[in-house]
This record gives sequence, structure tokens and C-alpha cells, in this order.
Amino acid sequence: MLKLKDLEKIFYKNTPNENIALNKVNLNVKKGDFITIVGSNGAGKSTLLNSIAGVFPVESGTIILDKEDITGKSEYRCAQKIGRVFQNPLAGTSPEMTIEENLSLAISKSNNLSLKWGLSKHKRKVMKKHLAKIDLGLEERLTTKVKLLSGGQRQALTLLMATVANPRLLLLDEHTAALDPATAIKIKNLTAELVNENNITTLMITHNMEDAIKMGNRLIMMDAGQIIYDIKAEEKENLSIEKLLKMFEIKHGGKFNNDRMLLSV
Ligand SMILES: Nc1ncnc2c1ncn2[C@@H]1O[C@H](COP(=O)(O)OP(=O)(O)OP(=O)(O)O)[C@@H](O)[C@H]1O
Repeated sequence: MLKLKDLEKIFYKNTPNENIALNKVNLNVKKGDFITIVGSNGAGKSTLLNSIAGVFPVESGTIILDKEDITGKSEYRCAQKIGRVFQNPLAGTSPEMTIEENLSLAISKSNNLSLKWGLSKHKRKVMKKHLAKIDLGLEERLTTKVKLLSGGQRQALTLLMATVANPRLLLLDEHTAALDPATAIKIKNLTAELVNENNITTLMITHNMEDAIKMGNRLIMMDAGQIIYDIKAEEKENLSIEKLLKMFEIKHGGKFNNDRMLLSV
């Protein structure tokens, strides 16, 4: 359902600071795949997700989503098909808008409806049902401004907004990294629930090796702008952090250099 062919992203091209962030990346993602992405610092993980989401144009290669060539499409156009959650809990919601306005916007985005739809009685009921799923009592606070929520509550709402829109693809970029440990666990569980329930094809960058192994059905490891391992199903189930680090050393010829990942082991 998602096909990346020879994807290349170069920052500062033709300057002394030229930096090949994606070096002819190829990836075939099947519908319903939940892929965790790990890699050393500067390996190109965020660049990969940003390229797919249309944040910036790529130098060459193609991005096909559900048979549609989305290479070079704007971030705005891509956002109609792709849900995203970032590390910063403040990034995915509008602080001055209420919970119901934020959620309503997300739902209308997927259905091409106007914002008004969300304000009818029936629609409020639908939104309450969605909010009840995240189990934070937000269904009773529909008219609360989002800026009054905690980081964890906001991230849960962002995740719900990204999945309720029925995206063809969900991109998660270290979306629990800025939360306290207990809240991070809640959001991870919620992620697994929402993704499984809706069978959403998902790419998730994480700095937590244990999560990368436990979550999803496939794991890719990146290094120097390339995918150096693509580990599926059974092989993934038998992985350990030690094994994964060893595998990295074999391909890379040196120790894994992602401090945050190693600290969170
Ligand atoms: N917007 C940008 N402008 C210029 N250079 C960039 C930009 N985004 C990323 N880079 C560079 O591209 C390379 C890959 O960065 P990227 O953020 O994709 O790595 P990453 O694997 O996500 O790393 P980390 O785990 O440290 O977040 C790095 O050398 C980075 O400095």
C-alpha cells in the first residue's frame, strides 16, 4: 500500500555542507503493517517520515500511497491521507480551540465535511464515544480549551484525532518521548489499541528498543540514510535488544550511537 522507490533526500545540495539524509531508500509496506523504526542519531528516520508526509520535496525517487503517486505533493495535500503525531504534545492540536472543535476538525478532514457537523447533538455523542476510548475523562470536558490539558492528555487527543480521521497511513515520530514514563505507557497502549482496532498502516519511530521489538509486526533499522535491516514477523518475535545492537555493529562496523536509545534500554 506504501511503496518507496529509490528515495533520495539531500540537504544543502551542491554546497560544502551537502548531506545525503536518504540514500536511495526502498520500502514496501503492506496494508495493516505496523512498522517500528530505530536507528542511530542522524540516520534519516525523521527525514523518511517527513519526506512521505510532504514536508519537503525529495531529490529523486517515488512515493506511492495506495497506487497514487504522492511524490512532491504538498504537506497539506498529504495530510488528507496521512495522520501524524510528533514528539511535542503541543504540536498536533489547536490550543485555543475546545476538545470538541479539535476533534470535529479531524473528523471533518476525513469526510470532507464542514466544521458545523461536529456541533450537532448526534455528532457530540459520536465524539464522546471516541473520547471515552482514551479513558481520561475527556468525554465530559468537550468544551474545555485544549490549552488547559496536560501534555499526556493532549498527546492522547492528538493520537485520537490522527486515527479517527481514518488515515491511509499513520506516522508516529517519537510520539511518547516527551511524556513522563507512566503517561508514555498509557499512550503506547492506546496507540496499539487504536492501530489494531482500525487496522491502520503505521510507521513509528522510537528511541526505545524494547518498544521497537514489542510493538508492531515489523522493525526496520536505519543507518546513514539507508535501511540496513527489515525484520519481519517470526524473526522479530525472537529479537532481543542485545541481538539488535549486535546486528547494528555488524553492518555499521562500530557501536550504536544513539544515546537516548541506549539510555532507555
Ligand atoms: N530540515 C533539515 N535541514 C537540514 N538538515 C536536516 C534537516 N532535517 C534533517 N537534517 C539532517 O539530515 C540527517 C538525518 O536527520 P534525521 O532527523 O532524519 O535523523 P534521525 O534518524 O531522525 O535522527 P535522531 O534519532 O537523532 O532524531 C541529519 O544529518 C540531519 O542533521
